[in-house]
Amino acid sequence: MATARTIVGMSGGVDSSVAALRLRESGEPIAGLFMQNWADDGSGDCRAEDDRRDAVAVCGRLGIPIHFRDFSSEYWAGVFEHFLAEYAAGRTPNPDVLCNREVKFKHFLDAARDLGAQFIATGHYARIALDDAGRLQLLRAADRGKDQSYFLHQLGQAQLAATRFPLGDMLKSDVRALAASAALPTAAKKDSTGICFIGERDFREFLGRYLPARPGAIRTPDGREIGQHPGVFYFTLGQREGLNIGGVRGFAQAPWYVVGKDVQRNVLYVDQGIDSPWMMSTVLDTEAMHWVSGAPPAADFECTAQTRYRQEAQACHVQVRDNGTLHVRFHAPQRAVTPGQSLVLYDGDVCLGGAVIATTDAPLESRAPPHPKDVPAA
Ligand SMILES: Nc1ncnc2c1ncn2[C@@H]1O[C@H](COP(=O)(O)OP(=O)(O)OP(=O)(O)O)[C@@H](O)[C@H]1O
Repeated sequence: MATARTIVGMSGGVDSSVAALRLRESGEPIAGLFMQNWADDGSGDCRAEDDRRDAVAVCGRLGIPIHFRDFSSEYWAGVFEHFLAEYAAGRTPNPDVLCNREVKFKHFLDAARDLGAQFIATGHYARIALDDAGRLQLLRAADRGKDQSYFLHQLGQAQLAATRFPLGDMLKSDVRALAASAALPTAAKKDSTGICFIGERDFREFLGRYLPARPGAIRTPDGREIGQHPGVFYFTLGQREGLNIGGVRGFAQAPWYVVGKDVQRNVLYVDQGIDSPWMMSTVLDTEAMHWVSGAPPAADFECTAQTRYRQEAQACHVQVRDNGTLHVRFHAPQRAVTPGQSLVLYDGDVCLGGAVIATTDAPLESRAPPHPKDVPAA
């Protein structure tokens, strides 16, 4: 059999199945590769075995070879340790961004090269194009509802040159239809959700296995204690679920939202109102920025940005500092911008790159929260 020119990352899902199908139809020699990145812990919620079986079945149906690699120690060292450290520091990391950079477009790419291939392909929804200066661009997918460029913003020129996204110009509905017409065993398989490779689990229980729970006070921004939390790192800015507070004397019967976390004092701050001013910010600063093109377009420019995956891109002004970090000012206040999450910049459909959000000017972020020790409980 001819050496595969492209190795397709086969996850056992419908997207990578159709990515392989499309490449196969073009007639080039391809092979699949299934990665195992999380050691099955016997808890029953790791679906890796089912996924592996499905990946094998799809490759069988397509008549292509499949390879296997275990990157679980690489995932642990390159993604999971950082994930835990971020949570322990009270931030909310995005492991999927790191997983793409550290595993899928690093170890998987290296493995494909070791197998003699020139390219890797995945079932991600994003596109790659060439700009006028001959640089590769990462573009949003044709299917805006599925666009995954946000998670891929850490890719650079070298990775893009070696990558193919066969689904970038397709709608998800057409992907499903194509899978069904080709009788792929994954045609009707449910889309995966949850954290990359860790999967769908009871998140609190899962995190609790690695970070000891430290219960503490839930307070209003002016310091009144209105409840107890099981551990601040279980909560994210803007979150409503899981607070277990309600019917607090002196307050309206309205939902409460997390508006701040003070890890040092082990306090979770909450307020009522989905757009509480306590969680609004207009300015943020980032850690070192990664540019897909390799360099910033200017030292100072206007563009749009997302501070979370499911969000309309927001107009902003970006200043690039000498040390490579960004200072970003949005045209309109933003809700629950969360340190640890990624800021991703766009120029129209072009993903310029991204950086981890370090700080914001949300009231509880930018100055020390009021010390509650002298405030009586409500
Ligand atoms: N275990 C794995 N082994 C090999 N490749 C993988 C694996 N997990 C994910 N990938 C690759 O990364 C792509 C995006 O992964 P993601 O977790 O976002 O899955 P998805 O969008 O649900 O796609 P799919 O339907 O193929 O599972 C997949 O389409 C696949 O090409």
